[in-house]
Formats: sequence, structure tokens, C-alpha cells
Amino acid sequence: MASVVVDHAATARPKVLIPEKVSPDGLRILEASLDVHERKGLTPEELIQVIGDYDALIVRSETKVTAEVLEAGKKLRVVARAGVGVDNVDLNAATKLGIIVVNSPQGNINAAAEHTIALLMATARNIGAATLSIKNSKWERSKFVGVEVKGKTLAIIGLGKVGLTVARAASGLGMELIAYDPYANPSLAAAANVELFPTIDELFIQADFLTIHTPMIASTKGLIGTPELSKMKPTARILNVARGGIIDETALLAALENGSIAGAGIDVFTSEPPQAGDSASKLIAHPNVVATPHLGASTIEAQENVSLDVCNQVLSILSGQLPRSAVNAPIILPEEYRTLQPFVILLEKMGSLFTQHFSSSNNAQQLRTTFDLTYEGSLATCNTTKPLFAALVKGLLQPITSAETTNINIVNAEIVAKERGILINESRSRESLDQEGYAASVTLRARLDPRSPSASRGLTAAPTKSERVKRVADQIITGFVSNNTPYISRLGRYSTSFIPTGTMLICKNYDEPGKIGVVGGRLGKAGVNIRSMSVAPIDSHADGDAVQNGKENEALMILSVDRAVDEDVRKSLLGDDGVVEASVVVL
Ligand SMILES: NC(=O)c1ccc[n+]([C@@H]2O[C@H](COP(=O)([O-])OP(=O)(O)OC[C@H]3O[C@@H](n4cnc5c(N)ncnc54)[C@H](O)[C@@H]3O)[C@@H](O)[C@H]2O)c1
Ligand SMILES: O=C(O)[C@H](O)COP(=O)(O)O
Repeated sequence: MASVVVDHAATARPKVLIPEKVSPDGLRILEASLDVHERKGLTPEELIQVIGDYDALIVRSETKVTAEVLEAGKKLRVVARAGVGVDNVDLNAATKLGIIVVNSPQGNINAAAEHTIALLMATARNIGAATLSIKNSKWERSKFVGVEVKGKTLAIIGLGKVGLTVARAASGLGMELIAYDPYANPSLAAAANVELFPTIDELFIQADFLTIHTPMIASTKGLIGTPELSKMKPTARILNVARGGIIDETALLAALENGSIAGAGIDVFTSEPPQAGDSASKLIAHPNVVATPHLGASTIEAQENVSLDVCNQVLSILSGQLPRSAVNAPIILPEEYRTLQPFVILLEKMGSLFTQHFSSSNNAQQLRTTFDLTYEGSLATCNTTKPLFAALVKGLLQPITSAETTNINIVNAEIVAKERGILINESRSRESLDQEGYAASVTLRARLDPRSPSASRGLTAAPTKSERVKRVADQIITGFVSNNTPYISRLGRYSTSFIPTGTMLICKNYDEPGKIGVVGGRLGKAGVNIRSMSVAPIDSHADGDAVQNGKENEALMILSVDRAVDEDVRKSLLGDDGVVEASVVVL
């Protein structure tokens, strides 16, 4: 058994870069544990120059988080989008680099919906043009006669979170609601008084007002062009608070100019900010257009919501916990989050314990191992175990690598494991754990792998069945969670119960009088205090052979100590008057 010395010297506080205006409510909660640098107005080149210093980046829609930025972010673990849309973040590059991208999919829904209603009313009553006129000292009452929305048909394309919120508000204004969304929930639509249409065409024909609330994806880019606009009533008005490019700006300008529609309320543009002479700026200049500079989410309340949401997620990720809304990772339901979170900690500890306790000095080679990971009890019914898998890979590699491992997460764990030659077979056992006093447990079992330990030790013959059985019996860790605290209940052939935390000394010995005193004395001499100690006997269910062979007095002594145990101190514990094996693990 080898000890692995891990340097746990205090590291600098993680740094977070915020190159845009993000509400201070969230930033305040970061300041307690992170160095928060607000640096507005960085050019793309400057961003690439400085990003290498940062562990986290928080942006809104203005910062282009390109592959170059992400690659330059050598320490970057999370990009947080304080809002919904992540079209300004190169998700593929982030995923490849193991950088988690999180967003806040709920925080600004109401703001976007209210802004849509504001543009709806503004286009109906010519608010923009009338304001401009009166500010120019004119009094043009007859020029700005509007229309009422009550009794009019509002056609909604995309009946998701914002679309439904708009529908509910418009229903309160007395509007008739129709929608097209092939993936909409019909009962939610019905509850909001929305008639769902199976095809989009009828919406163009019937709409007095048409509003778009889809994401900007391949199927929605240019969704509304000249053919669609030409089907609309000449009195119709169109709104876009979703994304620039869903309506073809050139086609919209032409439709306004030739009178095939009456007006438009636009918050989002193909290029932001629009450049002089481009299609967006020509559209904005049209007198029948009410335009806002991407203000859909710009309310104090929404900015507070998204800021708190993503800052909490940044904190979670930097402290090794699960993010709530990772965009480039499987979504974890809130109830699953509660179940999985303590097991994520447990799995990381089990992986780290495995490497430190069982590995030889040739660690990287040793880890080319096949593992069986078995989830028992309530964990067996979880929809996803990906975070647990990732936590295990992270734990296995943590003691032997540095920067690379800190970047292991649910996004890249499978790739990293594959690269390292670690194979993990996950399985579920639905056997009840009622007798055990806890609801779920996990067992990690190393399988003898023809590629690895034997070969690395220079054994040429194939392992015998008994060798295989022995290895399997030797290299097992079982853990469970009780009151949100992780416990190890089996370590190798020994049945135990300890909390895997801090520096631990694990000694194998024959349970004879005086051994504990020897270990305590030698540690004391080296200035190492024992915080707690437990003795783990051989698990007779797991290793009947050992019991039969008269080795039942073999036991593990597991000590939690208050400081690092140096290699010479560890060695001083070995010997006839001491213990048979000793490993130091830092968990
Ligand atoms: N202007 C702003 O500041 C602002 C603020 C918030 C959200 N948004 C944007 O609003 C849009 C909607 O956001 P959300 O939170 O409601 O998203 P969402 O995912 O909840 O809803 C989108 C809906 O569009 C539907 N959809 C997808 N493809 C479609 C298609 N081809 N035809 C019809 N429907 C389709 C989906 O089924 C889904 O129901 C997004 O583009 C988002 O980025 C803008
Ligand atoms: O996607 C979003 O959340 C909105 O478009 C808001 O973008 P913003 O944070 O840049 O205002």
C-alpha cells in the first residue's frame, strides 16, 4: 500500500471576470469568497489577453465568448450567462474544453413578456412616433390615431415560457389568442385561452398583432420573410422580443414601405448594436417602427433574479457542486438535485480514497482500470447518474493530477475517463436497504483489467481466478449518505463506518494488544494529534476465505488526524512492533 502525498497548501481565491453590467445583488454574494473584477468595455482582444487569469466569466448578451476566448481561459471552469440566450457563447468549444456554461432560464421571463406588451401597446398607439413629434414641439393629434387591442387577434409563434406569459397578459387585455408551436403543451395553451394551430400559415392570415417567442435556431432563422409578411393584413403589426434574424429585416422593411403591414415593435436585431446603413438600422429609422435596444430583460427585478441565479451557480461550480441550469450538460431536476448532491460529494471522496489508498506509485498506469459502480436503494431510480459518474472520475484523478482534474465535470467526465483508460460500468440494484438504516448506497469495485495493474507490475501470466477474486475483494469501497453526510461503510475487505474527510491514516494490522498505543505514540512524537479513530474488522460476508484462513483478527485502524503525516512518520509506523501497512489519504 502506498501513501500519496498531496500538497493542500492554501490556494489563491478564485477570480471572476464580469465584462458587462450585471446586477450587484449577485455580485455581493460572490465577494465573500471570490475576487470579483468588473471590467466593462473590454475589446475582444483585451478579453482574450486577460481571461487566462480567471476561473469564472459572467456575461450578458454583449460579450462574444468565442472559441479563442475559451481557449485562452486556461483556468476557466464556468461561463455564466446572466439571462437566457447563449447564442453569444461558443457552446461546442466550451464543452470540448470542459467549461460549464450556465444560464438563468427563468429570471427574465416576466420582463420579456411585459416588454412585449409594452411594444404591443406602443405600436397600437404610435407611442414612439408621437413622442418624437411632441419632443420636436409639434402637436399632431390627427396623425397619430391608433387602434385598440381589445377584441383583436394576437398570434403567438412559440408558446414557451415568454409566449405563455404574454398570452396570459394579452388575455387580460381582451385579446383573442392563437398560436403556433409544434412542441407546445396543449393543456397549458387551453388554460391560457390560446387556440393552437397545427400549421403556421393561418396565423399570418388571422393576426392583427403577431409576436414571436421562439429561440433562434436553424428552423427559426428567417422564419418570417416576404412570403409570410405578404399573407398578413395591411393593418397588422408585428413584434419581436425574441431574437434578431427570426424576422428577415430587409423583408420587414419592404413590407412596411409597401404597406403590406402597418407597423412593427422590435427589441432585437441581427447585429447588435446595429451598424450605420445595415438592415437593422434602416428598419429602426422607419416611422412605423417602435424600437428598443434589446431591453426585454432590462428591469431591476429581472436583473436581480438572473444575477442571483447565475452567481449562485458560479459559487456551486467553483466549490465542486452541481449547477442548477447547465446549458451544455444534462439537466438535473430540482428533486433529483437534492437526492444527488450529497452523493456527488461521496463519489468524489470514494474516487480520491481509491486512488490514494489502493494505488501503487505508478498511479496513472494503475488507474487504467475497469470499475463496476453499483447504485443501490433510492439511487437506483434516479433518471441520471451522470453527475455521480463525473464526481467519481474527478475523485479518482484528483490526487494525481492538478489543473486538468479541477476541470473535470459532468460535461467532459466521460471524455477524460476514456482518455485516461478508465472504464466505469454503472449498474443499479433495486434491493431494499431497509435493514441498513439508510436509503441509498454506492459500491465501487475495481475489476482486474488485463491492461493494467498486473501488467504494470510486470506479471506475464494471466491472473488466476483466485487472484481475480482476491483483487475484487481487495479493491472495493462502499459508501452511503446519512443526514447529508457521506460515510464509508466498506473499505477493501473491511467493514467500517467513517466520514471521509481531512487527513486520514489507514493502517492494516493484526488486532493485538498494544498496537493502537504504538501508533498513537509515534504520531504524538511527530506532533500529529489523533482526532478520532475506528477499528474496521474483516467483513465476513465479503471475505469468508480470510475468516476461514484464520485471519479474522486482521483489521484496519482508521485514524482522522489534525495535520499532514510525513512519509518518514508513516514509515516509522511499519514493522513487527507496529502495523503491517499504512497509507495516508487526504480527503
Ligand atoms: N429580448 C430579450 O431581452 C429577451 C428576454 C428573454 C428571452 N428572450 C428570448 O425569447 C425567446 C423565448 O424565450 P423562452 O424563455 O420563452 O423560451 P422557451 O424555450 O420557453 O420557449 C420557446 C418556444 O418556442 C417553441 N418553438 C421552437 N421552435 C419553434 C418553431 N419553429 N415554431 C414555433 N415554435 C417553436 C418551443 O417549442 C418553445 O415552446 C428566446 O429566443 C429568448 O432568447 C429575449
Ligand atoms: O437572452 C436573454 O436573456 C435576453 O435576450 C436578455 O439579454 P441581456 O441580458 O443582454 O439583456
